[in-house]
Amino acid sequence: MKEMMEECKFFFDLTEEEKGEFEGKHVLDPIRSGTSFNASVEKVFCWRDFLKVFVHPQFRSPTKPCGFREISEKYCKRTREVARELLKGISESLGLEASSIDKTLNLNSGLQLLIANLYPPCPQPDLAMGLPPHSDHGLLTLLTQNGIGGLQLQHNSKWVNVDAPPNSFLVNTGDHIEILSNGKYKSVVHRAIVNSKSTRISLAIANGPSLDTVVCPAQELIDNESQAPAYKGMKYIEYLELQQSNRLHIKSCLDRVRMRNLINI
Ligand SMILES: O=C(O)CCC(=O)C(=O)O
Ligand SMILES: [Fe+2]
Repeated sequence: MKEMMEECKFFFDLTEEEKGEFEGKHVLDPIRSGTSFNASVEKVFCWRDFLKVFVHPQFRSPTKPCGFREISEKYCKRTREVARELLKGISESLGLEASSIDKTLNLNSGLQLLIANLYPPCPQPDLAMGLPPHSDHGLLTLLTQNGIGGLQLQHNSKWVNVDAPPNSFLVNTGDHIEILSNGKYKSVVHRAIVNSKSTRISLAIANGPSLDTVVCPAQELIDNESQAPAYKGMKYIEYLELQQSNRLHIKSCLDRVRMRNLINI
């Protein structure tokens, strides 16, 4: 974990020219580095630089810094195992077989993304945002940070600071767990604030279904509990494209697949 965080720091320390090599434009570019979230649709930019790398089903890595490939390959493999174990527990907690989510969402070829975020000190932190309120796509995101706080979770309409112990993972539930569980699990709304003193680095490993999987509420949950599906099915790849082509805003993407309540007339 420590080595991975160091490699992320080394990446952000590269010259603009070196990082420019990875300046991808499209959500499906396997290696993408840039500023804010989606500068082409935002009026106000986030106080953030990022690196996003597709690390599964095909492993990719920037060529610099030189240790990045080896360390990130190990780190991503192990975190993927942790996520898959946790998803077995979540399957069981929903009354499904332990392997149900793994099988239904084709996790053998599931998408895993490494997202490193850099939030430099900001002279006016009250006027800026590192990342605006949002929920993550995918199933589970494993988050770590370089010892500097800044992550907040929305709980009962209030923002709660996350004081994560050193060397710990914070596990965030993503939109596709909410969809699959037909709303039994909710994806967590979170944001990153900035500070005027220290550089913050966070590392998010997002674990999702395979890109061509259509994610919809699990059939067993609908059958067993005679519950109407609360979300429409959508291919994971289409969901990613939808989220990336818009401004990052709370659960605006999930709202696009949510069934509207039918009003009896
Ligand atoms: O910086 C953080 O703690 C949050 C990062 C995050 O939410 C993300 O990368 O999706
Ligand atoms: Fe996030």
